[in-house]
Amino acid sequence: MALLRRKKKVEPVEEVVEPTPTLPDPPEPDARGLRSMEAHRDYLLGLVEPLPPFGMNLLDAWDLALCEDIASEVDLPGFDNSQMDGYAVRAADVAGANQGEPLTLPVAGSVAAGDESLAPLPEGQAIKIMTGAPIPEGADAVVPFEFTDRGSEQVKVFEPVVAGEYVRTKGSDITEGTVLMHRGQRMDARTIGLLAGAGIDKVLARPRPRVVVISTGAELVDPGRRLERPGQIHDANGYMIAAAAKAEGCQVWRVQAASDDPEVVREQITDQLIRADLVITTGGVSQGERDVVKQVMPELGLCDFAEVAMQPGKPQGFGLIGEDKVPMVMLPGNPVSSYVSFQAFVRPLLRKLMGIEPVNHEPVRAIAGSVMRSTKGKLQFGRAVVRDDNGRRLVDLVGGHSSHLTGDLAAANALVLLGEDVEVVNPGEAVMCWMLDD
Ligand SMILES: Nc1nc2c(c(=O)[nH]1)N[C@H]1C(S)=C(S)[C@@H](COP(=O)(O)OP(=O)(O)OC[C@H]3O[C@@H](n4cnc5c(N)ncnc54)[C@H](O)[C@@H]3O)O[C@H]1N2
Ligand code: MOO
Repeated sequence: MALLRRKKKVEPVEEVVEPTPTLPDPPEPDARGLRSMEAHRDYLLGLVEPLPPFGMNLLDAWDLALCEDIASEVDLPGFDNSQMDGYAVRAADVAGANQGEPLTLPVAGSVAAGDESLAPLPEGQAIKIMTGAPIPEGADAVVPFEFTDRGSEQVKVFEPVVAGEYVRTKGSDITEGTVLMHRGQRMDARTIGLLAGAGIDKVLARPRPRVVVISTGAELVDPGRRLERPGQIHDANGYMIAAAAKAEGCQVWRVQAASDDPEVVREQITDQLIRADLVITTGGVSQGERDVVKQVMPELGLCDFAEVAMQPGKPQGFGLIGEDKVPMVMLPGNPVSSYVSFQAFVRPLLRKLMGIEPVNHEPVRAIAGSVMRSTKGKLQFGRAVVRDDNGRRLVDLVGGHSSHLTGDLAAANALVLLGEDVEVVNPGEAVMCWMLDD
C-alpha cells in the first residue's frame, strides 16, 4: 500500500497581501517643497465625488442643483382666462361702442376665478367675468369694468375691444413639453414658482452637504463665555467657517475640541463622522509640538499634509477618515488663513459635492486704486475692498497681510490674488480678485 504511505503533497499557500490603502500620489512639490494652490485644489477635487441625488420636496430643493431635465406636462395657462375684471363678450358685438353712443348688452351671468366655465355666451350678450376666470365658450374678448357702467342686469359698453383683447390664452406662458429646468441648474425662487405652477412638487436634486466644523485648540473658549485664564481666546474660526459653509448651502454643525490631548481630540472627531459628508477642522496642522490634528488624523484615515505656496494658508491637511472614508479638510488655525483656505479649497469641494458649476472662484479683473506689495514666491491673498468707480472696478487692500487680522478681513469684500512673481502692483495696474459674496 505504498500509495497510502505516500506523503501528502502540501500545496504552497500563496499569502495574499492586501495592499495598504493610500491616497493617490499627491502632486510633486517644487524645489522648496511647496505645492501650488491650483495643484493642491485639483488634487483634493479628485478625491471627492458628488453626493447622490434623491427626490425631494420642491421647497427643500431651494438653492440646490437639479439632476434631471424637467419638461412641463401641462400648458400654462391651462385654459383661456380673463386678464381683467369686466365682461366677456364677442368683440364683434361691441365693435361700434363709443363714449357718445354706448352699446347695451344683457348680462347672462357671472364667472369668477375657480368657477367652472359657464354655459356658452349667448349671441349679443355679455357675461360678468373676474380676473383668472375661464372665458365662456363663444366669448373672444373682455371689456374691463372701466369701459362700462358696471351694470348687473345689463351693461353699457363705452369702448370697443378687438378679438383676443384681455384674454390670456391657453399655453401663452408655457406650452406642454417645454423644458422648464435643465439638469445642473440651481433652484431659485423663480424656478420653484414655475415648477409649482406646472404642478410639480418633487424634484431630483443633490442634497445639502452635511458639514461638521470642528475648531481645535486648548486655548479656545466659546463666544459668550468668560476667558478664565491668560492665554485663552474666543473661538472665531468655528463660527466663521460654519457661516461660510452655510453661505454655500450646507447643513452645518459646529463643534469645539478645546483640548491638546490626542485622546480627547481623536474621540471628538470620531464621534462626528457618522453625521458628516465633510468635516472641516481648524488649527493644529502646522509645526507646533501640540499640533494635535496632524498627530491624530493619520491614525484614523488616509491623510495628506502639505505646504502650499500661498499666504495665508500655507499648512494644509486633507483626509479620508474612518471606515466610510469621510472627507476631512484640515485648515490652519490662524483665522484669516482658515477663511482664505476655505475659499481656495473647501468651497470648490462643497460645490463638487453639490454638483454646482463652476466649482472654482471665477476671478474678476479690477484696477489697483493704490500700491500693493507682496512677497515673491508665494501666491498672496490680499484682503481688499472692490468698489465701482464710474463703471470701473477699483480695488484697494485693507490692512496688512498678517493672518491674525480679523478686523481687516471683516471689512473686505474681496481677495486680491497677487501671483508668485509679484512684488509690487502700482495704482492703475490690473489685478485679479475673488469676490466674497456671502
Ligand atoms: N515653525 C513654524 N510655525 C508656524 C508655521 C511654520 O511654517 N513653521 N506656519 C505658520 C502658519 S503660516 C500658520 S497658518 C499657522 C497654522 O498653525 P496651526 O494650524 O497649527 O494652528 P494653531 O497653531 O492651532 O493656531 C494658530 C493661531 O491661530 C489661533 N487660532 C486657532 N484656532 C482658532 C480659533 N478657532 N479661533 C481663533 N483663533 C484661533 C491660535 O490661537 C494661534 O494663534 O502656524 C504658523 N506657525
Ligand atoms: O499660512 Mo499662515 O496662513 O501664513 O498664516
